[in-house]
Parts: sequence; C-alpha cells; structure tokens
Amino acid sequence: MPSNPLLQVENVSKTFRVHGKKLHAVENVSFTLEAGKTLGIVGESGSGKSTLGRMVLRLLESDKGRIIFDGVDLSRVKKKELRALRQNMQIIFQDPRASLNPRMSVGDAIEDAMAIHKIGTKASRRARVVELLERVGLPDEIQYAYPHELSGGQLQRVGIARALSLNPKLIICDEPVSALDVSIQVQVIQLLRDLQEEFNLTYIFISHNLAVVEYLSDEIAVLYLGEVVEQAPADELFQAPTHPYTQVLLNSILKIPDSPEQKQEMQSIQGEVPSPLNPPKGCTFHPRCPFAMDVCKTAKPDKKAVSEGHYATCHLVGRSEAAHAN
Ligand SMILES: Nc1ncnc2c1ncn2[C@@H]1O[C@H](COP(=O)(O)OP(=O)(O)OP(=O)(O)O)[C@@H](O)[C@H]1O
Repeated sequence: MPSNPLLQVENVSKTFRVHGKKLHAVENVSFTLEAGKTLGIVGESGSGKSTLGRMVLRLLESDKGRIIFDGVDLSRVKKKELRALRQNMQIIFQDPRASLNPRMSVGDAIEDAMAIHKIGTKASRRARVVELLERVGLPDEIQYAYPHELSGGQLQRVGIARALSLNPKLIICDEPVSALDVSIQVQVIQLLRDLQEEFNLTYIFISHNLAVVEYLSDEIAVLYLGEVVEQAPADELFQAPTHPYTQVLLNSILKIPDSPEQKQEMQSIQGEVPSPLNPPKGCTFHPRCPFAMDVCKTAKPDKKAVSEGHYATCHLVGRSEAAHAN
C-alpha cells in the first residue's frame, strides 16, 4: 500500500439510464496511484475505461464512491475550486484534432490553455510555447500551423505540449496512440515515458491493447463490463495472468499468426462482449470463459488475492483447477 498516494479511487460506480434500463458502466472500481507511476487500464470497447477516466477528472459525476486527489476529496470540492484542481489533472485524447479548435493556430491553442489558468504574461507564455514544442519534438514554426496542416502524430505531440503547459501532476492518457501508425505509436509512448521521468508525471494510461500499456505501466487493471477483473503489477500480470479474460487478451497479443489456422486459434475467444444492459448472471465473463464451472453461472465471484498486490475476481482463484487456466 503506497504511503502517500497522489490518487485514491474508492468503490466508484457509474450507471447510465438507457431506454429506461440501468446500464452499469463502471462498478465498484478501486485503486491507488503513487506520484510518478503509471496505472494501465485495459479492456475491450464499452468496458468503462473512458467513463472511469472522466470520473477521475470529475468531468462526470460518480454515483457513489470517493476520489481523493492530492489529499482532496473531489466529491466535496465546489465547482469553482475545481478549476484550480483541473490544472493539476490533464487529459490527452485519442483524437487530438477533436480537442483542438480548427480556427486557432496550435501555438495559440497551447497559449490559450495557460491564459485560461492565468499562468504567466503574454510574452512568457509565448516563450513557453516554443520551449514546450521543442520538448515534444516539434519545430518552432509549427506554432503558426493550424490543426488540419499537421499529421496525427504531430497533433498528438501538440496535445501533449498543451497538457504539459499547465504543469499537471496527473495526466489521463485516453487511448493516446490508438489512431496512430505503429511506428509513430512507439515514438509517442517513448516521449510520454521521457516526460514522465523528467517531470515526475503520474499517468493513467487507457488502452484496449495490453501490448501498448505494457511498456509504460507499473500496474495494470483489466476491466470487463465495468468491473476490474484483475489487477497486478505489470510484470506479474504478464508473467502470471490469472483471470481467464486476461489470459485471452494476452494470447491475442503475444501470438503473431503465420497461418490462417493459427489466426483461427488466436481469435478463439468465444462470443461477443455481452450487452451491458443485460449482463450475464454470476460471473459476467462466464459465457465466454473456457474454464467456466457451474458456480460461475450463478454466483458472482469476489475479489481474491492471488499474491501481494495481485487480485483477480474469479472462482478459480485458490482452487486446484486454477492451474489449468494458467
Ligand atoms: N453518456 C452515456 N449515456 C449512456 N451510456 C453511456 C454513456 N457513456 C458511456 N455509456 C456506456 O457505458 C459503457 C462504458 O462506456 P465507455 O465509453 O466508458 O467504455 P470504453 O471502455 O471507454 O469504450 P471505448 O474504448 O469504445 O471508448 C458503454 O456500454 C457505453 O455505451
């Protein structure tokens, strides 16, 4: 247990009403994150990753639970005080184009972020824009360019520069490389890692791809239908995945198919993600689980400790059958 975590998320849930039914987008999620560390959050589309990220920033109110950032309980903070806190908590999106004003040059967009938070003078902000662009690997003259003139990778670097301009403590990276070519993905991830070291940044790194979070994450939480099904230090999650869902996710990234037969095998995860409006009873993963037992169809598994700091929500944990799943 970290002695002085920057972020504590305790039993946070969010339900949406859709067609008169309750949709549990995030359910009872808890984690702690120390300054300078990265928590990777992984799960398929619709598993609740973005909803969780938006609740941490209080862009979305949680139904229950507590989020404590830098010692402050966010649920008790008045809207007015949130602005000051927001300076310390930034987000980088999958599509930086969508978060940049198309009629503003990128230099103005970065400066604007600082102006909103009343940081520095016009002249000092302008000097900082140049410094930040250089730090994220972009030439000075790009400050005069407009978003449509830049590539996806350049735009993501601008998004990172804009987030950095506010000297945040925490950055939520919401699928920041998913829309980029693989070679550019590697460069952006390397940049994020360098910046983390330099500025002691704390990251929540959201991705549907375990391979992408591996390099940056100290700890990884795997989400399935809004619930954390496994959480562990990154090395351990890769070496000893315990939840069958994590195992399936890992299998799909580690095997590079050489033949159509292998491809068939690689994609052998059964079925589709069930509708969150009508989740399966018992363990929500049981209809797709290769190791499902009778109990899985009726009883929801509790969170169980696999080892220190490693948890999985699965009936197999602690049973002799677990050996077969590994
Ligand atoms: N404003 C909303 N109103 C109703 N349902 C919503 C809303 N926002 C999210 N949801 C639902 O909540 C669930 C979780 O969505 P969320 O976007 O957090 O998942 P995600 O893991 O980030 O998915 P993706 O990778 O596709 O962005 C989904 O079933 C989604 O349809």
